[in-house]
Order: sequence, then C-alpha cells, then structure tokens
Amino acid sequence: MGSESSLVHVFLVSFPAQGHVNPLLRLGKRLASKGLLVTFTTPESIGKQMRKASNIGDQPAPVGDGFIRFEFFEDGWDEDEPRRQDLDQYLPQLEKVGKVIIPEMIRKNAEQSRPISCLINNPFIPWVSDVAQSLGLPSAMLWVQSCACFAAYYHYYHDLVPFPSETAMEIDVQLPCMPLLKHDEVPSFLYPTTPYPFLRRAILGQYKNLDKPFCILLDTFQELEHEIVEYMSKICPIKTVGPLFKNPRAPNAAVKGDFVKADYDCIRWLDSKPPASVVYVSFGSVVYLKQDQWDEIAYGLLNSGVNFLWVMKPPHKDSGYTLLKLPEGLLEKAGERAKVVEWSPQEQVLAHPATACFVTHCGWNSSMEALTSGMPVVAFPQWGDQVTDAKYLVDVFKVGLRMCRGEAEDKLITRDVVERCLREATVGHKAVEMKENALRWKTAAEAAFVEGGSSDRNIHAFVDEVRRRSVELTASKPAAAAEPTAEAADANGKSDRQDGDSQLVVSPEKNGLALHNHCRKKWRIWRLICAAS
Ligand SMILES: O=c1ccn([C@@H]2O[C@H](COP(=O)(O)OP(=O)(O)O)[C@@H](O)[C@H]2O)c(=O)[nH]1
Ligand SMILES: O=C(/C=C/c1ccccc1)O[C@@H]1O[C@H](CO)[C@@H](O)[C@H](O)[C@H]1O
Repeated sequence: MGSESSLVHVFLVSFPAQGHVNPLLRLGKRLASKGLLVTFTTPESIGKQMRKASNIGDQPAPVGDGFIRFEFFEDGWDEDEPRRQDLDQYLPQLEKVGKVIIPEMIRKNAEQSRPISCLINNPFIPWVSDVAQSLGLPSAMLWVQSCACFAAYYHYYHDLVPFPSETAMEIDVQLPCMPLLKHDEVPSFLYPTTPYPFLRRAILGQYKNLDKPFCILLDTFQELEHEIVEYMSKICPIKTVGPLFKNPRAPNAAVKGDFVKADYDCIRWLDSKPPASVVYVSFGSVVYLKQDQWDEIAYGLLNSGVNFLWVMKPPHKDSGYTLLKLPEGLLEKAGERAKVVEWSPQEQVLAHPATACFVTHCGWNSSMEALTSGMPVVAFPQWGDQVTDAKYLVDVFKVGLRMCRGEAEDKLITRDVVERCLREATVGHKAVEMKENALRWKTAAEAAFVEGGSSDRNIHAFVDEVRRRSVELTASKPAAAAEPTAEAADANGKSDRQDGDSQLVVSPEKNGLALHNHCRKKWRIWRLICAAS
C-alpha cells in the first residue's frame, strides 16, 4: 500500500439519496481496494446524517491497497430547508453551488498534495462532467440502475422507438435485445401521465451529457444482462462493474453510507428463527405506501402464518407523507413472529439463513442485493425503474413473483392476495424453483466479482485507464495550461480534447492544472527521496 498522498486520486460526487450514495460509495471502496485514493463527497445535509449513522471519521480509511476519505460540502441552503424535497428546485440549486464549490474542493486537494485525476458522479448531477471538462480532468459516471433501464431511457431520449404517449397510452415497447415491455413495465417516469415529471427530467438530464464521461460504469454484471449490455456497449462506453456491494478483496464493512442507524437487534432476532422461515419486507428509502395498502400487507403477513421482519421508516418531515401505523393490536397478535425496525442492515438480513424471501419495491440496489444473496423476491414495485426491475426479476431472472404492477395501476392489493403470494413464495414447488434460480444468480454474481471475473476485469481496466490518464495529465506541460489554444479559447472555457482517446488538455482553469502538475512533480521527488532513504 502506498502512502495516502502518493496514490492516484479520484473524486466521487454523489446525489444525496440513499439509492445513489450506496452504489457510489461501494464503487469508491472497490476503487480504493485496487490502490486508489478516493474522496467521496455529497452535500453536508446528508454528510451530517452519514457521520452520525455510519461512523464516518475525519481520517482516510484504509481499504485494500488504497484509502477512502470524505469531504462534505454546503449546498447553500439551511439544514431544514424543505425545498430539498422538490427536485425541480433543488437540482438547479445544487448545480449552481456545486459548479463553484467542487472546483474549489479540487483546487484545495491539489494544494494539499492530493491532486485529483478523475471525477465520478451518479445520475441527477450531470453537471459534474462539465466541471471536470472545464478543469481539464477526465470524468466517468456510475449509472445506478439496470442496463435495461439505461437502454430504455436512452431510446426514449433519442426518440428511437415508440413509447406510450398521450395518443397511444397503452402500447407495448420493443427495445433491441430486450423482452417486449408492456406499457406499464417501461420505467414509469416515461409515462405521459407520470406524477413525477421532475424525476424524469432529473434522470434524462444525464443523457444530454452522455458524451462527456469517458466511461459509464454500471452496477450490474455481464452475465445477468448480457444481450443488452453487449448491444449498448456498441453505442456507449459502458462497463459492468456489479454487484458493487460485494467487495471480495477488502470488504471494510466499517465504511458505510447509511443515513439512518441500522437496527442490529433484528439480526439477533433472525438468529433465533429457524432457517428460511422469515419474510423480509422493505420498500427502500423513498417509496411510501398509503395507509390502506399498509393495513392489507399487515393482515396478509399476519394471516399467512410466516415470521416477518418489516422496515417501517418514518417519512421525511417535508415529504408530505403522514406516519404509517400498524393496525391496532396486530403486533400483539403476531407476538414473537414479528419484528419491526426503522432501518435494517439489509445486506446482513438478505445473507441471513433465516430469511426466506424479500418483499421489495424493486429499487435497483435492493434487486441486485437480493440476486447476489440468492434471495427470492415478491415484487411490489411502485414507480420509475422499479416496474421494469420487477418485470426482469419475475419473467427474465425468474427469482420472484409479482404482488403488484405499480402505483399507476392504482389498485389496492388485498390481504388475501398478499397471503397467497407469501405462501407461494415460501412453500411448495414455486418457492423451491425461485430459490434454485436465485442461488444460480448468486453463483454467477460471485463469478463476476471475484478476481478475474467480468466485473473485476472491468474495474481493473477502468483503474488502469484512470492511471493512464493521470500520467497524461502530469505529462502535459504547465506551459500549455497557461496558454489555451485559440481553439480552446473559442470553446468558451471548455477543455480541448485532442481525440477520442487521449486527453491532453488545454484548460482555461490553468491554475488547477498547473497545481496538479506541480504537486505531482513534488510527489515524484518525495517518492524518490523515500525510495533512496
Ligand atoms: O432498511 C433498509 C432499507 C434499505 N437499505 C438499503 O438502502 C438501499 C435502497 O436502495 P434501492 O435502490 O433499493 O431503493 P431506494 O431507496 O433508492 O428507493 C439499498 O442499498 C438497501 O440495502 C438498508 O440498508 N436498510
Ligand atoms: O433515490 C431515488 C429518488 C430520490 C429522490 C426523489 C425525490 C426527491 C428527492 C430524492 O430513487 C431511487 O433511486 C434508485 C437508484 O436510481 C432506484 O433504483 C429506486 O427505484 C429509486 O427509488
């Protein structure tokens, strides 16, 4: 392991949502384990919660051959600002502030002998690649959903195939190398009637900048989505690097990004249960059901006779949702059969032998975690990618059964249906078949992430490319940085890419690049001195 400041340094910028932070932080740990210095950043509003819930310290944490460290930034709004819940207001604010503050953070790191060689962002904050370009730095993007969803949004954005529209609401959608998607299996933000147009705007925002990152990393694996991965890799520079939540070389479980402290009591409770006897129920960090649906699920769980572990997180104070309650007396009736927590250590729950199946909203992180843990699912998708993930989990990966088709259907799933689904998922031939398939995916996922597997090779190639570009950055002359070419100047402050491959940059942000080079030279001298002594 090198000393922290002698390592190639990558800077990860995350949108502040749990489903975004988790995969980017996991990528960070994976890159660190391969010998990079990783700095992870997101707004302080979330940083504060992460520090409290996840023991994040001030010192760089060693992970494998490298280190990960955290720097949070102020997004310019008060801590309790309710507008953070409104993406149409929050995303422009984040962009306005981020475009100033991220370059400052990068400059500071260079001054402190930690020059940055690459920026990586996740969706909703595509401007990070503009920042990278303006500083003459390479950038990459981590897509945090499936490759199928990446392809669906891509085809929608470029208007390549017909999607449901106001005049043809219920058309099926045929995308290349994908199964036919019924109108309600397409990512629901693309429905003309979506109540979340701001999430459609947020997600499609990434596509206008898709030519900027030199690489698009996907938290999936080649063998899981091979046809669509192959197809999309001819169009975009994608690399599958999932499942990111497994880090075979350096798990460093101490570095976590939970916003809420996980309740480990539920692991002790699981320890007390027989193998494959517990249904785990969680709808992730954003989805919030209505009270009448909650009641039906509660009675379905009670009547099915299964043990159940249920995550009931309180809603965000500014979300407009009211606290969901369990029907009076239900927990007393369930007794030792039930455990309710506000937030679980989901990775451990899914890996626990007592857990039989997972009732999930089918967010992509939960879907990947279930597949990789060999855990069958009962799909209860609501919106966005979840409806497409449910289609894949049930019909393509064959690890689950469907309890609902999504929020757009506006249908109450009754306690009888819940009970029937839970029985089917836990006993009988369907349950056995789903478990066998899930275990096959677990094996395939392991083969992808172990040393030499498809995802490991892709991470390795990515790290090599970051290192190569870092050397190029160092080799480019500070003099060039001080004198932008006419072409670069004409590009109005944009960097001047010489060709698709090399990125000898003439940046208008001369101080940033000059500092980068100055510091890297200092290191090389310092490393020579260390080697000699
Ligand atoms: O009680 C819980 C519920 C969720 N998660 C984690 O939160 C993330 C949720 O991401 P996902 O994409 O599944 O859903 P989202 O919350 O983004 O809708 C996953 O990594 C889960 O493991 C967790 O640790 N404990
Ligand atoms: O993380 C989100 C949405 C966050 C949000 C929405 C509105 C206002 C502030 C924040 O969505 C989840 O993202 C996951 C990764 O893209 C996805 O797989 C889940 O299905 C979404 O629920």
